[in-house]
Amino acid sequence: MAAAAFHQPVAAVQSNRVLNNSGAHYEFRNVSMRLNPKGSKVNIQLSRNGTYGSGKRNFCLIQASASQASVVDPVSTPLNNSTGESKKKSNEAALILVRHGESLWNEKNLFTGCVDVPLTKKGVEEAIEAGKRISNIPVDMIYTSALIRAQMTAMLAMTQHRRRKVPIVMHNESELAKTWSQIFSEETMKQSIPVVTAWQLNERMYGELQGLNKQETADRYGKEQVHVWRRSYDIPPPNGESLEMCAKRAVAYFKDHIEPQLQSGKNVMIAAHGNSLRSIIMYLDKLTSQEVISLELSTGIPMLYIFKEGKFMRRGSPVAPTEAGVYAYTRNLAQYRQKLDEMLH
Ligand SMILES: O=C(O)[C@H](O)COP(=O)(O)O
Repeated sequence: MAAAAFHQPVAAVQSNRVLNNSGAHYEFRNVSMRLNPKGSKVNIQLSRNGTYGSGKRNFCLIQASASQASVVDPVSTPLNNSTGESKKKSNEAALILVRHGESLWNEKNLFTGCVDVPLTKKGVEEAIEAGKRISNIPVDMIYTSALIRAQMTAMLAMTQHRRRKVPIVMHNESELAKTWSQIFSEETMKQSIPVVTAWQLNERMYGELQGLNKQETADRYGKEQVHVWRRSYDIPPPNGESLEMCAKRAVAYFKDHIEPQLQSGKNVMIAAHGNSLRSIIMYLDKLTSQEVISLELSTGIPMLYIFKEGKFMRRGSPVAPTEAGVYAYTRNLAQYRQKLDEMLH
């Protein structure tokens, strides 16, 4: 059933067709978005290069490439005026979520939380790869956490974007910072993408586990205990934040600051963290506190939502929120899950 929708590889896949294929998990690799000349509709173009799996755990791998699909370059559509700015009248907006690429402490298997650690070389590559996958989707606003690994990911991803707009970090921490970072050219402003950094999108604070090795912690306190700290919804690690606590600030920020941008038709990218994004996805997909436990996010894999008429519609994620599973199924994630399983059993 899921495969049926993707048997039309080049045609625009209508949102409800994708969503109606219950039971399917799928990952989007590259999606192109085009506003039609009247600016009233967004077409998402996907093409399929393979499906596998059966029964409840049916995965579709979707890959669109310039050679396969009629990928529309938004830069060259008639919509665009001389400044490259799209005149979008549609009330639809795209929301891209991406977990930062691998950090130096992910590599060392250390609890990181709010410690501000940069990306590894692999993380840099993952961020660039993420950028390639979303390079055709116009981005109007970027939100990142206050942490460098999310900011690096957003910036590196944008180096791949076809529009070549310049992401510019907003400095609103003081009046002076605001004044000193002003831009005095309207034209230059149009070629820029504001990047808003917010601590509320930070990774959940891991308390006294920060800096500890995950394996050594499991050996010391027991696998079950560590699993509770890492994946329960409302039990915090010692002096840290539970997912519930993290969700409180991340989702409030999303509702207060990001949703209004989407409502006004702006396409938004959020580069953040495993747990701040899990809590935002929990809100978007109305997952229960039980369902969110089995949600794992891979590093550097963008996920796409369409915001339309006040509702969020998933793209490149499981169709049914009741399905336990992953939103971005990759080899990396499979390895990660395997390690986790080995650690816990
Ligand atoms: O903070 C960390 O250590 C990781 O980014 C997320 O860790 P987790 O998989 O234990 O939630």
